[in-house]
Amino acid sequence: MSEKIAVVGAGAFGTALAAVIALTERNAVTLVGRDPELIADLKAERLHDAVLPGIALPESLAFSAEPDAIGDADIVLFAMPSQAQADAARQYRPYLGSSAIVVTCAKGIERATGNLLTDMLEREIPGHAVAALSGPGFAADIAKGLPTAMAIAAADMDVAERLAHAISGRTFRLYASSDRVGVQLGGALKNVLAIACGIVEGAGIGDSARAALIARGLAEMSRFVVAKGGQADTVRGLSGLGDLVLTATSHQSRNLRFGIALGRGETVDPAHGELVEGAFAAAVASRLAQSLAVSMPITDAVSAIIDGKLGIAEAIDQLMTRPITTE
Ligand SMILES: NC(=O)C1=CN([C@@H]2O[C@H](COP(=O)(O)OP(=O)(O)OC[C@H]3O[C@@H](n4cnc5c(N)ncnc54)[C@H](OP(=O)(O)O)[C@@H]3O)[C@@H](O)[C@H]2O)C=CC1
Ligand SMILES: O=C(CO)COP(=O)(O)O
Repeated sequence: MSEKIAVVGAGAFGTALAAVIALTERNAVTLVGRDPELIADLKAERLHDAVLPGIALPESLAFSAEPDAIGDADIVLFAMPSQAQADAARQYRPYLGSSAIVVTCAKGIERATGNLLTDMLEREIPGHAVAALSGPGFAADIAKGLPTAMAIAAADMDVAERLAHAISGRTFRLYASSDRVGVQLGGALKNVLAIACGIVEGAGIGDSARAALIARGLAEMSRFVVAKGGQADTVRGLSGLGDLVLTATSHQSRNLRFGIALGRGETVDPAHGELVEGAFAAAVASRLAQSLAVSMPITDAVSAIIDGKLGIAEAIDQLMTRPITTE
């Protein structure tokens, strides 16, 4: 079945997704950006060197800077940062076709409300099916056509399966899920844990400590997902374990690099410069965990370090001197 697909947000991930979906050739794909000059350049050059240097974009991919370009899309992917998704929803809502499925591709939690992005989208765009795409895959790898697999979750499994079939291609494979909570929280929380792993690397604390953070981080992610109504199995899948392993170990990860800078004692402001989703998710996840009485010591420590309330040595000491318990 061929679908009309619009990807909104012409950054690294939006451009990579639009490119890889356009390569399937059965779909008509449009990348919609808000900067007319950038969109004109992309159309002319078929390159987005600022975010995907040297990667040619397919001839079959269409571009538009007009919000009404999403009007006839069956599927609309929102690929802007998590804290910009509510604004974008309000901006694009008037142009959505009445049966369009909306997919959030961001990895985060709405800071102001603590809502999952799918809950926020249901609030801002009522009456549309809302799904979430998350999992391990750097934009550059996806756009280069390297093999990548992610999860796509919708409340209705039929919708998730339709999306998985529509979007998957020879190099980009989606697994359908009905666990929107687990898939989204996996993506949001792995960023926080990647910052923790970066801190360990930057401060020279050792690879053994990184492995401990990955395993214990996964345990706290599981507790949180289950408390929020998601499934522990999802956490062991692509969007939890898969993405955590990727971003906790690859220097391609902005969250890991941010953590490394913190670990080296550098001053970095996450509100400026490249996007570091985990720096926004840490505080809101820590706050939500407290309200749910879920223990998330690593997330709490990352949040406190970013806020300048805790030193790295102190954080390690706190984590290592917690009461001895079972695994
Ligand atoms: N990069 C990656 O490898 C991956 C990223 N993701 C997730 O995708 C999301 C986006 O990340 P990424 O693409 O890397 O970020 P980028 O910083 O590369 O791009 C963000 C894009 O969003 C656009 N944007 C910002 N606000 C709005 C808005 N209100 N309306 C429309 N467009 C807007 C920006 O436009 P402008 O330039 O005009 O500001 C920019 O083009 C994040 O949540 C990230 O975690 C997920 C998997 C992989
Ligand atoms: O989520 C990602 C890959 O799956 C991208 O990670 P960063 O945002 O840390 O670069």
